[in-house]
Amino acid sequence: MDKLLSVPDALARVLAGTSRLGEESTPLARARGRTLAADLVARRSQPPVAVSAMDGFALRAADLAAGPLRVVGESAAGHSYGAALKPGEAIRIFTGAPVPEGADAILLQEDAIVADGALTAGAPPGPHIRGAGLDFHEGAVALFAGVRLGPAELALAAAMNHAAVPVARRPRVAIIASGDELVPPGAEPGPSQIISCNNLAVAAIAEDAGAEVIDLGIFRDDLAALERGIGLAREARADVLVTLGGASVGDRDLLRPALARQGMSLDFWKIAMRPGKPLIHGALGDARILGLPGNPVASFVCALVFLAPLLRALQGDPDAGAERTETAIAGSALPANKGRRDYMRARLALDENGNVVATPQPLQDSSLLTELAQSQALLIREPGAPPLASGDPCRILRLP
Ligand SMILES: Nc1nc2c(c(=O)[nH]1)N[C@H]1C(S)=C(S)[C@@H](COP(=O)(O)OP(=O)(O)OC[C@H]3O[C@@H](n4cnc5c(N)ncnc54)[C@H](O)[C@@H]3O)O[C@H]1N2
Ligand code: MOO
Repeated sequence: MDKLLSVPDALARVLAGTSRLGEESTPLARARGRTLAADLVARRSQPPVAVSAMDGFALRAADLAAGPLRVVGESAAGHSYGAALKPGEAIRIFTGAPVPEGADAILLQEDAIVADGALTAGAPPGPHIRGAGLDFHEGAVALFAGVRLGPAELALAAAMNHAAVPVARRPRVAIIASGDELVPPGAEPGPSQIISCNNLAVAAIAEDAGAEVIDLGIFRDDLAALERGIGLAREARADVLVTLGGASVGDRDLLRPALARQGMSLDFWKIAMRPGKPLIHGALGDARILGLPGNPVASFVCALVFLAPLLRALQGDPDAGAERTETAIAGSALPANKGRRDYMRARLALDENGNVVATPQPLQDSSLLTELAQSQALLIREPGAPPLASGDPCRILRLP
């Protein structure tokens, strides 16, 4: 038997030659989950001037030490005092308000004693001043091309005064499911039919990775139907066509021949992975093809391990292929692993020292969705790994 392609080699081939698809501008309010297409430069400094970090009084510390100060005015957020502090003066100040020139300290309101306009202190003042540009300076790059815009990045882009941002075009992912046994959820299945579910998981993984998904539905196990599905994906100008099922060696596993008849150049088929051995990768015109195996957990794991990084790469993420595994402690013993990298569904818990313990589910059949939904991670075992004892370190990939 041919030596199967390793998972890292397969991923490298899936990511080879990928670059950002294109760029567009989007209002910041709709940019969540999008990927920056260019470095973002601060349009102003934050804070623009020195401001107080506390409610209290702005003053010169040396003046306060010398005797009572006269309270001569006020500075509130958005309203500066408008003059420099003269010797012997203090002003009332609020959090976020500009600190007048000449002031070098803030006396907390809790520590201030004011009588007849004269200010003395029950405790020493503190710096409590945020210098101009403490957060970022005008002209500085604070967000870099390739970064995914989550809540923190959106807030930072807004603070830098960007109302719209350049983002990578979302990759279009077309999904076609294949199988005479499949009907959509809610349909009345025949006695030997099942509900198509892989498309939903794969669509969710693709959307989480920033893609726009076009689910083209279920196609029968015949060449003409499958070729029609592939044609629809091309008409939809899919950047990535994901097929589900029909990837293996059975007489009815017709996706490879259907894709070949439509002109796919095959890169690889079958990799050293469990679940997920019969994975197809190729290209058809400008579109990438990922043919995921039909077993629900196999399609799920392949989508996490190959489709999500591909979609990140097509949005210009420089870390698209980065290893996202963590170390944990095995919660049970496992025998030596055979020739494929194994992704085992596992439950996570914390031990009394706060270490993450990953306990593989007792059944690992790739059809079992219940165990998938009850797992928080995949415990990864390399090909040929020796037996693992309970308490040994292991690698895990957290599930979304
Ligand atoms: N003789 C061999 N048989 C199989 C091999 C092999 O190497 N030699 N590989 C096995 C492995 S590993 C996998 S994984 C499966 C993959 O097969 P296919 O990609 O051809 O998938 P199907 O045969 O179409 O379906 C497998 C299984 O999954 C169910 N399925 C398919 N699509 C969906 C969907 N959209 N939603 C829910 N469930 C789906 C389908 O009903 C089957 O039960 O092949 C092994 N066989
Ligand atoms: O990829 Mo298959 O799921 O190992 O059964």
